[in-house]
Amino acid sequence: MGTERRSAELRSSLRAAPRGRPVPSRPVPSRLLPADKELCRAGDIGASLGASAGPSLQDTVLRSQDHSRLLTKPTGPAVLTPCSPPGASYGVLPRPCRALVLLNPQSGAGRALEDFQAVVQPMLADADITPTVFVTERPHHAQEKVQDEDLSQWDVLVVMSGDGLLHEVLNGLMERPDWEQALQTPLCILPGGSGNALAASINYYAGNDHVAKKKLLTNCTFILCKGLHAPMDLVSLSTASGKRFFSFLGFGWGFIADVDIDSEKYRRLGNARFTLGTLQCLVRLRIYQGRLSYLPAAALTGDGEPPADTLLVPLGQPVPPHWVVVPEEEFVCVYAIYQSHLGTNLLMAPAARLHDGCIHLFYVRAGISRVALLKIFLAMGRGTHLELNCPHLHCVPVRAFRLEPRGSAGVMTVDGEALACEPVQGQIHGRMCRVVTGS
Ligand SMILES: Nc1ncnc2c1ncn2[C@@H]1O[C@H](COP(=O)(O)OP(=O)(O)OP(=O)(O)O)[C@@H](O)[C@H]1O
Repeated sequence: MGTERRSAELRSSLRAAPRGRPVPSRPVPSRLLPADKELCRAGDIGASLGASAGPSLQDTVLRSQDHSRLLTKPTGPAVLTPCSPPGASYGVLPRPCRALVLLNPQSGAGRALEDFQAVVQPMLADADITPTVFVTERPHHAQEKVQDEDLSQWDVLVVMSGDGLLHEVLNGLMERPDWEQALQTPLCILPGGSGNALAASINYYAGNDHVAKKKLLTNCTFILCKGLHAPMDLVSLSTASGKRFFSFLGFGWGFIADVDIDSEKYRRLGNARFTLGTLQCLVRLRIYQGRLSYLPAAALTGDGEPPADTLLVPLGQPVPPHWVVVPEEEFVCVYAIYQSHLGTNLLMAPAARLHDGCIHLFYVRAGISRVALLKIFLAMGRGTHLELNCPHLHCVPVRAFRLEPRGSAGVMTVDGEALACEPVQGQIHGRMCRVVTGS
């Protein structure tokens, strides 16, 4: 599709979108991005739109009414079956649209602010979306910001960063007394980090070709410009020491968690940090001991009432009898993922969708060779790792899981952020928040 046609398509899509209230004057956040008129030229917008490959708004809304097609995987072989049909309620952002953009200037290779100005800002101007940019100055800054924010000022909360900042924003919203209402404000991720797993997943759900870096940013901005939003499942995670988190992406222990955290020092390499980290962790391959239990997805007929963890019993008690306890207690890796992508180039759960009601629980038993493990990660680039039929690799769709590591050495991750190693359990909460999506 040519650049002009794509640009015309965006404009006609936006004309069809419902219009909201006019933008009131509002207080300026701690650091407001200066408007850069130079970057708002129409020619830049056309060039940006030409790089995107998403469907039109009209196509997307039509598809949102056709649930069977929504479950059709865009590319690659099917390896998992989504667990519950989505009776989804889709919405469209109003125009003009007021966007609070939470931007971490340190994320990824440290180019989020420049990329926002060069790529995102011109496209938003064309789409009648007015961004107010809040540049974070330290960890937890975004979390604190959304805890107290008057959300009636905003039509969408945009996170321009990696998955870690969205994790903060989500948990900040969950700490509010009006969390249920707060979660109705659509969230949007624009990739500025090194992993960008949710951005890559949303690009994939939209049926777009696999892309990275600026092309992924352009695709995700195009999706924001079209403004469709849909429910997203969350997972609550509780630990033996009494912490509770909400997670949109995944929980990890063992090899993948170690790669994630050990490669932090190579953040400036962008996504390549994970390749380097994987090779390093392969060299000193470790075994992790513990007990893994889960509630299979098929064993349950309805969702619990969020945010109460109705599927779980306290960590001090044995898991309920209808749970499965994995007989082996030595693992190379356990990873519970609820989106398709583990990183831009890792299609871990090809059948996962925003609101499929499933945790896709992967585990690799000890005894796997380094070569076999490397093959799994190489195949994950195309999402074909389960076709290898590796006897050590298991994948099961579940509603809840518990992991009880033997000992406290090592690290766990939630949405890519480090967590002390301790007993943890989690359960799915279907359709708890809303996210801007292409389909
Ligand atoms: N101004 C800042 N300076 C330093 N750290 C920050 C700042 N703002 C946010 N952070 C912290 O940086 C951490 C990492 O951010 P984020 O996950 O968004 O980027 P990333 O790690 O590069 O991306 P990814 O998660 O995709 O790998 C978050 O835990 C967040 O708390």
